[in-house]
Amino acid sequence: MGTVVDAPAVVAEEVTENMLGGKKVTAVFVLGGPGSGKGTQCANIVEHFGFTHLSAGDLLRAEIKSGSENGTMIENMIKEGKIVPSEVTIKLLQEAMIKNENDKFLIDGFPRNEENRAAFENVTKISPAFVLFFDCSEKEMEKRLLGRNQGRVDDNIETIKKRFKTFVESSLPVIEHYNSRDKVKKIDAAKPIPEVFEDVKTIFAPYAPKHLLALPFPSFPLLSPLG
Ligand SMILES: Nc1ncnc2c1ncn2[C@@H]1O[C@H](COP(=O)(O)OP(=O)(O)O)[C@@H](O)[C@H]1O
Ligand SMILES: Nc1ccn([C@@H]2O[C@H](COP(=O)(O)OP(=O)(O)O)[C@@H](O)[C@H]2O)c(=O)n1
Ligand SMILES: [Mg+2]
Repeated sequence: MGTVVDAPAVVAEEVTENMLGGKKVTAVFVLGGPGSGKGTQCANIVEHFGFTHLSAGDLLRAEIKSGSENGTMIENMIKEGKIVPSEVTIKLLQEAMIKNENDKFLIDGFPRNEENRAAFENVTKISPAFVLFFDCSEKEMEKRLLGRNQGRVDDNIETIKKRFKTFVESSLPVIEHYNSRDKVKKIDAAKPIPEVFEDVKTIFAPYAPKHLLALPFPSFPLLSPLG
């Protein structure tokens, strides 16, 4: 009996939550220390699972390049390994999600602190389907960042140390927040790229494009040795 009475409330929640610009979106937060491999694996997920990749760091770097009035502030924060105020980052993420026709997004490098997290929930009303957490030692991440060679102003040893400190002090508590709500899927990110992606694939299997899940009946003769 109870379920019948409760049903309308559940339906009402489903239609109001995670709605953005008229569409219902699936958002996965991709978190992990600097150099843990978030961007690398997001590219693989885009290719295999049809998500759109939105890197908060990339959006902030594009904002600097565009000559925005916030550019100097953002650049200084990035050089210091500090976290840009959420109103700036959320506006960029929200615009990107509305502009894009897709309804499945990987939000890479966000939320990076409690302020990011709470403001995103309040402003967008989107809660993540889950949080993908790339777990890697600082030693390995430092090696990767120093070898990244993308000409980034923050991939130098002095800024790297500051970014690690910010990660431990501000970002790990966000991961803990979601972990206590059973939303975190942790990956051993110290392994080679293809091995990490094997683990990622297992997690994303429920999001596999439908046409890859089952071949239509007429395809079977093509697979047969007699065909
Ligand atoms: N599993 C891995 N093993 C070794 N190197 C990796 C691995 N994943 C990524 N890298 C390399 O490490 C650097 C940082 O990776 P990136 O994806 O940019 O990390 P993040 O976005 O988390 O900072 C890049 O040069 C990338 O090619
Ligand atoms: N949510 C975010 C994400 C990035 N950033 C800034 O952008 C920098 C680079 O972020 P990134 O995600 O590109 O860095 P990686 O973790 O990929 O190395 C961070 O160190 C922050 O200074 C931010 O302020 N807020
Ligand atoms: Mg990155």
